[in-house]
Amino acid sequence: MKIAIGADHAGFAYKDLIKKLVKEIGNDIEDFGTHSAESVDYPDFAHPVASSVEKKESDLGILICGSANGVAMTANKHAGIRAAICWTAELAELARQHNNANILCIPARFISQEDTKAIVEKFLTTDFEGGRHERRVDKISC
Ligand SMILES: O=C(CO)[C@H](O)[C@H](O)[C@H](O)COP(=O)(O)O
Repeated sequence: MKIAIGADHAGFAYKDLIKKLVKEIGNDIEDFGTHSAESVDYPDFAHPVASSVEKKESDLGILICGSANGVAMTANKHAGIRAAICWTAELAELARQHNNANILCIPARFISQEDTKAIVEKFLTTDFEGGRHERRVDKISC
């Protein structure tokens, strides 16, 4: 798969470790920045990631900021985007299985690097279950 990734300054420290894991799992990645710890505005990085997934130029997206709220609010403004804030691997699994989430939002200031890796791996390796969940997901955008 091709994964789009983006972070603000609060998520920058986790972006490289996530990129390394994403490649280890066998995916391609496009990094939309930011590329330093200098203070920036999260919408400037969340919108390009959401657009890439929305246009199907990327299969899934990963966004990282301090609480994940800002990047999730931004990404979910895009039609067809289902961005989920996940702070445990189980939440990431359910976001894929039940909600067909296509963007994972990581709260970097509130979880460890180890938890982050487990969350990302679960998100990228779990499929949507469809069935009753597909009926519900279809209603999100109506
Ligand atoms: O949108 C956010 C808050 O919910 C993100 O967590 C940002 O990373 C955060 O607002 C950045 O805060 P800072 O004080 O400017 O570093």
